[in-house]
Amino acid sequence: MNIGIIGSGSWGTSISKVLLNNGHNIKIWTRDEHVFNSLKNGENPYYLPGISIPKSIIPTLKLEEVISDSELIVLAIPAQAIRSIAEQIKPLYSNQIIVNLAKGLEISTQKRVSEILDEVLKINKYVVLSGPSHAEEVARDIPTSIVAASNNMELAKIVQENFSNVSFRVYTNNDIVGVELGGAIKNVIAISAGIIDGIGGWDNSKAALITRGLAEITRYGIKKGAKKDTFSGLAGLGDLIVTCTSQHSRNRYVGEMIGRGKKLDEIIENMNMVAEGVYTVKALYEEIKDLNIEMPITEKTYEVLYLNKDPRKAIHELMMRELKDEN
Ligand SMILES: NC(=O)C1=CN([C@@H]2O[C@H](COP(=O)(O)OP(=O)(O)OC[C@H]3O[C@@H](n4cnc5c(N)ncnc54)[C@H](OP(=O)(O)O)[C@@H]3O)[C@@H](O)[C@H]2O)C=CC1
Ligand SMILES: O=C(CO)COP(=O)(O)O
Repeated sequence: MNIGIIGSGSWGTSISKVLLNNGHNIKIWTRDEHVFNSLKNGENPYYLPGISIPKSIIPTLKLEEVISDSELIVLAIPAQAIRSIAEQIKPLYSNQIIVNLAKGLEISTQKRVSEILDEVLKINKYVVLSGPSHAEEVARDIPTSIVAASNNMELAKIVQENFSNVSFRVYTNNDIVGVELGGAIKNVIAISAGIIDGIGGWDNSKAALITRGLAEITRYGIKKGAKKDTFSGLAGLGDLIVTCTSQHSRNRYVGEMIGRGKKLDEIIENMNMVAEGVYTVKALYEEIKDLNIEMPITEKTYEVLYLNKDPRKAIHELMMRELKDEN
């Protein structure tokens, strides 16, 4: 297939390698001339240091080139950039399959990526690819399993067949809502898990956070129409585990730095990659109050990041909530 990748950060670059290895023709769009020149030289040191990028992956600075030449378009940009990219590709878009890699909710609308694309592009060929898949490991062909979810199982199967290989195994799923929400909200829980790492590296506390984090992701998801089972799969529990525990996780890192006493602005300023949970937690905070959904870890994470709450006080408050049944 001719495949166009929009976004040349760590995940866009890494998935380009997977797809090239699978025999596809790949063009990758970047808006940055330095990244463009690096890719031409067979590397992307800013986003994927130490990895060689085959020169047959063709970089371009022209968005129209990746759209007009492609049978399938991959979106590998942050969730907050989806609406503006969708507006830009609208005049060029001719109903190709769109595969979204972004994991986040739009701050101003609380919308998932598929809802934004539906609004802007009236898209009917949408697949979301999500699951435990750090770019740094995928780029090194480390065995990875992931989920392709769509309302149209034919499309999910096209993605499954074209993206899978011996080290990249794709399962299909028909629950877009669950897969998108699992990927978006685990980033918030990973920040809180990182906070625990930064404060003391406490195993008991982190295991509890992951478990109760999954409970609140599931609670929110079900209220939004997701299937409960999705959250015990790769896009739910699987991604939550990897993001809360990995040395590669950007979201866990933000939490760890907060736990060590650094300020959010300072942390973000010094990071070159996106930590989606920093934004998704904003989208969720107001909404969960309005919808009356119990998400205490999400609330406390917001309060620590944006209301200056001492992380130790937040942990104390979580521990001192009214005692209740686990289910
Ligand atoms: N990295 C990973 O391991 C994984 C990431 N994801 C998800 O994939 C998405 C992308 O992540 P990742 O590749 O890590 O992010 P990076 O921060 O590594 O790269 C982001 C890319 O998006 C571009 N970009 C940022 N803002 C805009 C904008 N407003 N308009 C157009 N392009 C923009 C950047 O361009 P520029 O360089 O010019 O700023 C860069 O090419 C996120 O939602 C993330 O959660 C999912 C699974 C794994
Ligand atoms: O989604 C991811 C892994 O599946 C990436 O997580 P981070 O953004 O926290 O690195």
